[in-house]
Amino acid sequence: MGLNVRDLACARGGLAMLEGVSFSISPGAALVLRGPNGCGKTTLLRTLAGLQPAFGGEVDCPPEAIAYAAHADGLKATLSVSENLQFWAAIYGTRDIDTALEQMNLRALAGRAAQNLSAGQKRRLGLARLMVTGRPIWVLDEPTVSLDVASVALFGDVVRHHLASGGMAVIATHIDLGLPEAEILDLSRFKARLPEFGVGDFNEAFL
Ligand SMILES: Nc1ncnc2c1ncn2[C@@H]1O[C@H](COP(=O)(O)OP(=O)(O)OP(=O)(O)O)[C@@H](O)[C@H]1O
Repeated sequence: MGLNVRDLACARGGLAMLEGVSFSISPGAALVLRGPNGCGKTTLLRTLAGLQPAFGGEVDCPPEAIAYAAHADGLKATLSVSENLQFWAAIYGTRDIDTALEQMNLRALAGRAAQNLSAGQKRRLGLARLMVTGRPIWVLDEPTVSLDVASVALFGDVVRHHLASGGMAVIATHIDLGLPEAEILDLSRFKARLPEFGVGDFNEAFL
């Protein structure tokens, strides 16, 4: 099972954003999405994750194969680090939270409430959630925001381990994650042609 995207078109706020996006990922492979701010990376990831319908084209993979990590970490503020992971493990029907605690360097913080974590620690916990989903396709939107250099390297290792065990990843990022094996897709090439009527230079600045 892989992720196959054919001729995908995505819209945001009712405006066409991307069109003609096609790619395939097989088990063990990663795709890094690049492109300037506002070009539609988040829009594409949300469409892959099933949070918004495609405007056209196809995403061929079962929705339950995907784990999505958005800009927001989705943590339960009053639950501890362990309790957050146990909560997500229960949602996804898995059991092991120890690997995630260990690999995301959260063991020493296991008993601390999520609301009392630093920004980077919250991000590590948000990413640790991916590991307890048991899902093969990780769809990640700027996963390294707030992470220090050591944590970026830690996360790179986690992604590599996921790929080595047959997982897949689609990652929007502006930084080098240290995944030389990943393919790069620049989304600027897929910018949807704007309707001629009513969209001049002024309006385009907001698209
Ligand atoms: N809820 C919304 N309604 C209307 N337009 C939106 C909405 N959310 C985002 N947009 C617009 O859609 C376009 C694409 O946004 P998107 O978040 O997909 O870009 P991005 O490539 O992920 O950017 P960045 O690198 O800054 O994260 C932007 O021009 C943005 O202003």
